[in-house]
Amino acid sequence: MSALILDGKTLAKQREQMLKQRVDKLELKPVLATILVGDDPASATYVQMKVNACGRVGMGSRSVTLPETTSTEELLATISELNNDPQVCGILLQHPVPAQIDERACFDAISIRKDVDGVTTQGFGRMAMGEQAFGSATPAGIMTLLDHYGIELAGKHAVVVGRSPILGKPMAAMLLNANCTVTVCHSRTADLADQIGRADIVVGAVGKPELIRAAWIKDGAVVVDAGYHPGGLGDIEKDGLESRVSALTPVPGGVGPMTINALISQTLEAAELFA
Ligand SMILES: Nc1nc(=O)c2c([nH]1)NC[C@@H]1CN(c3ccc(C(=O)N[C@@H](CCC(=O)O)C(=O)O)cc3)C=[N+]21
Repeated sequence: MSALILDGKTLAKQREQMLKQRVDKLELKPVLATILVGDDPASATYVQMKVNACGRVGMGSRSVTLPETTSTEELLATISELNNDPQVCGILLQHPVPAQIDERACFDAISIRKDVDGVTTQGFGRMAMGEQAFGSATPAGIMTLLDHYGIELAGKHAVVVGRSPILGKPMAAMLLNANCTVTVCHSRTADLADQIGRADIVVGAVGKPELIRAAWIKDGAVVVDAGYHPGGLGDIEKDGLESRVSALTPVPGGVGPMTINALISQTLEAAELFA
């Protein structure tokens, strides 16, 4: 057996074609506002990738860059301006922000209608309850990828490793809503190897290079890796997996491009729904 490769890079490209056609039908072009606080080069690269994706589908973007020393109040003021700007239909606040800032307060200041990255408490709650909401971009992109490849979810045991507010927690809720039996593991899980061994679907969302060992994963499982570390490593060790699992996401070229695609899809949806 050779695993089905869940090719997020190609799917994101295909979906951009469709998005572009929808954007072309709108009178006003949707604008995504991006906020980058500080000068972490990796964060700057990710934000630039999001801006570039907007350009490829014909959407506009507004890049706000704030200094490393920005206070919570200053960031809240920026968010408030963007909330009140009728040209802006989506707001992305790049995570993480510097330690002196109350990130949760800033995420929650984003208008629910403009929360196209799915980071607000209200958006999370609505998504978890199955109400209309924009999902957190990375798990939303993963769900689109699994759906595109026809991966069956109902009744499957999914093990999510990681419980962060914008990745592990919303991932677990989305898989639960898709009728998976969901186990959430994290840094304090005592028997991680045993938990992983019971998974039909494994999602690596811990942000630790190859924390999840290939040998723990059972034959035929579906392997989704949201990690991306220096040297091209994911959260999941891939040694020998391709010949014995049923499907896996490559790193890079799997989850990352789908994250960006979810963000721009939801920005367009916000424009169609609320503009
Ligand atoms: N509010 C917020 N929302 C986010 O969605 C968010 C965030 N903050 N902070 C940081 C993480 C990281 N992230 C990535 C998106 C795309 C790639 C991506 O496309 N990566 C390419 C490789 C890129 C390369 O070559 O460096 C790939 O996996 O194929 C990676 C990482 C979004 N994040």
